[in-house]
Amino acid sequence: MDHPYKTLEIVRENTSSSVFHLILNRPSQLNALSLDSFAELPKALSSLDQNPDVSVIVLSGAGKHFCSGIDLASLSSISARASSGGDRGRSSELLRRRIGSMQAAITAVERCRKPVIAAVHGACIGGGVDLVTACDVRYCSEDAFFSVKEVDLAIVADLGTLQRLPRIVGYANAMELALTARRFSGGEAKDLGLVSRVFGSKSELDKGVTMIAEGIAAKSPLAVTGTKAVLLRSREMSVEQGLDYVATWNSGMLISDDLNEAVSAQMMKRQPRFSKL
Ligand SMILES: CC/C=C\C=C\CC(=O)SCCNC(=O)CCNC(=O)[C@H](O)C(C)(C)COP(=O)(O)OP(=O)(O)OC[C@H]1O[C@@H](n2cnc3c(N)ncnc32)[C@H](O)[C@@H]1OP(=O)(O)O
Repeated sequence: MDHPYKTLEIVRENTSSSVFHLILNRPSQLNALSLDSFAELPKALSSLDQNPDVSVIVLSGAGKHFCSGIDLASLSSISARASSGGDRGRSSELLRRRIGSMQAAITAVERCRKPVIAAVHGACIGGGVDLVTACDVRYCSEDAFFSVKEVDLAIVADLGTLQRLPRIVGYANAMELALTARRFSGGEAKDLGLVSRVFGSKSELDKGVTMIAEGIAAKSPLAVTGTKAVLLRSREMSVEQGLDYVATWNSGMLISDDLNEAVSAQMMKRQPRFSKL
């Protein structure tokens, strides 16, 4: 099989499964996010989104750690290019566009209609936190540790952590983590609500998350993608606006083959079978 990506690998759980693994695959750089990673992430997510065989995506990292943040060499090259002389306004505008496209690479996780579940082991630092906070659900193993590291590199985190983390762990916790850049454990991440569950080891994490993903993959794809879309959109809405939005959504998509199939399966005490999306 072709491997179209330099920094990522896509692996199907098995030939009859609709769970696909998107793996950060630069283990000798601890899956640091390079310029190639930022270019490849949206392409990979878009291809998974458009592939009808895919229902759920599990995001993980190859090797010792999930992700050591932005590749420090890429960071230096970005900052060198931005300060390499010429017109300051134009350099700044170029840097703004570069940051915008890196932000879009992370936001591609949210833009993917299918649920993306993060399975974190080892380090999840800086850009790694940007990435997992854009995921729909997060799990980790006991050896996992996290750090919103940017202030230590004299950076205001700019790829989504400052916007998404407060919505997950609350404003005060996000502020404390981002200002101190301190490491926190998987256990603390669970207490904060950043991860839903801590597994005893990386192999238990892989097994457990795959089982959860298979469970979601067995449900109505219309209901699953609709739930992701409505929850994400509701973040920016009042309860009243959110209710209005979901009423419109369901008026378009509630009456489906999936509804009939789910109701018959429930009544006949059998597993439902849904067609692909
Ligand atoms: C426009 C700006 C946009 C985005 C900005 C994002 C900001 C961030 O992401 S801030 C966070 C940046 N990352 C870091 O500061 C992490 C640095 N790394 C570490 O702290 C540690 O490596 C570790 C992740 C805690 C793991 O420690 P350990 O298991 O002991 O491994 P090491 O021996 O330290 O590292 C092995 C090997 O990997 C290289 N490496 C580690 N991190 C990076 C990285 N982020 N970029 C590039 N390379 C990295 C490290 O240098 C080692 O290389 P050798 O060649 O083997 O020495």
